[in-house]
Amino acid sequence: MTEPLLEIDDLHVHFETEEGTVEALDGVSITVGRDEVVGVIGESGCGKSVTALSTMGLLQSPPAKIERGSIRYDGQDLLELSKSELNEIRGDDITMIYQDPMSSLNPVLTIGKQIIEPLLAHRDISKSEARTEAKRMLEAVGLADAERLLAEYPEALSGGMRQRVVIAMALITEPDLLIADEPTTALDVTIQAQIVDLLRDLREEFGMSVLFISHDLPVISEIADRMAVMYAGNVVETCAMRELFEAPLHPYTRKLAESIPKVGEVADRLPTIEGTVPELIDPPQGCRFASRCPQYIGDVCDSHDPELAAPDTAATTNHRVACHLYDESVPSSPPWHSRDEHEDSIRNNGGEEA
Ligand SMILES: Nc1ncnc2c1ncn2[C@@H]1O[C@H](COP(=O)(O)OP(=O)(O)OP(=O)(O)O)[C@@H](O)[C@H]1O
Repeated sequence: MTEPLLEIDDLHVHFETEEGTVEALDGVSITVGRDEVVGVIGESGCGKSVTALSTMGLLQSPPAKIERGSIRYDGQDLLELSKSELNEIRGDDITMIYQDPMSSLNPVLTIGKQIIEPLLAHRDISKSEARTEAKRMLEAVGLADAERLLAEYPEALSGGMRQRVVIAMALITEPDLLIADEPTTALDVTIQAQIVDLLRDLREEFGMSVLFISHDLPVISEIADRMAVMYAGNVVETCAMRELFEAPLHPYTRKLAESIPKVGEVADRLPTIEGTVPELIDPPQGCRFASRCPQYIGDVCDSHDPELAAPDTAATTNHRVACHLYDESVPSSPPWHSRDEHEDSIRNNGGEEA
């Protein structure tokens, strides 16, 4: 990893709802180095967007409350900044692209007005200089006839073009950190691939760091250098992209890696992960993946929350996993058994664990 630019450390976020407190983030730590692309992957409801919105200072409070933790950007804790200090960074040094391009575009304003606005807000330049810059950026994201586009309204554009405009808006201030939250999910597959290629090229061209959020491992694998795998409000594994495919450690990561279709495989025969992400109101004690884990090793999984730590087996020092399988202090008797075997062994021993 390069020198850290963004360091999210032990972030705990709760939402107060009528049904109870949703413990959405339970000590999330993710670091993004300079010029590095970190992919964040996990099923729906794992806390990817809440992590992104916390970093942007865009969580609505109430109901959201940051209980604990820090988000350091270039050495300063964003959670300690005043609103105006945060506004100077947000939209300039750190920008974000959302899943649905229409949610970032105002339908009643021209593309020109919308793309120029962040520049005028953050730079001391004239309108005509901003306009020239806007045209340059529209061309950089692969949009032809930029002059005409500046006068168009969003509804005149296709979904792929809109997302290119949104990317241009996010990059026009040449941010050091781009947060992309499912930027291709709303697009069809061909356009998805084009947008990922574009982001990869722009990242090289502008030399920025990217936090790239997706629930789609093939998409993320096209762009990320390193991965953070999230499950039910925790980061359960971080490693280089290559290691995620070659040596995934956490049982959840292994399931995700297995779920990628091999060439020629029929999509409907893909392995799926049985069960669902647990409720985050009064979540289970111990490992939140225990009830679905094929390598469940017993009470320790239900009673102790595994720490994200370097396992002995890691090929590089940057590999971290939160699983008791890799914790030497946990008394265990390999080979590991599955949850079914574990329950069988309890039954066969008259309720006593074998
Ligand atoms: N405003 C809110 N009020 C209550 N709970 C919320 C709120 N926003 C998010 N949550 C909860 O926080 C948890 C994390 O949600 P989040 O949107 O970050 O998941 P995600 O991984 O981004 O999912 P997706 O891929 O579907 O966007 C979920 O349990 C979600 O229900």
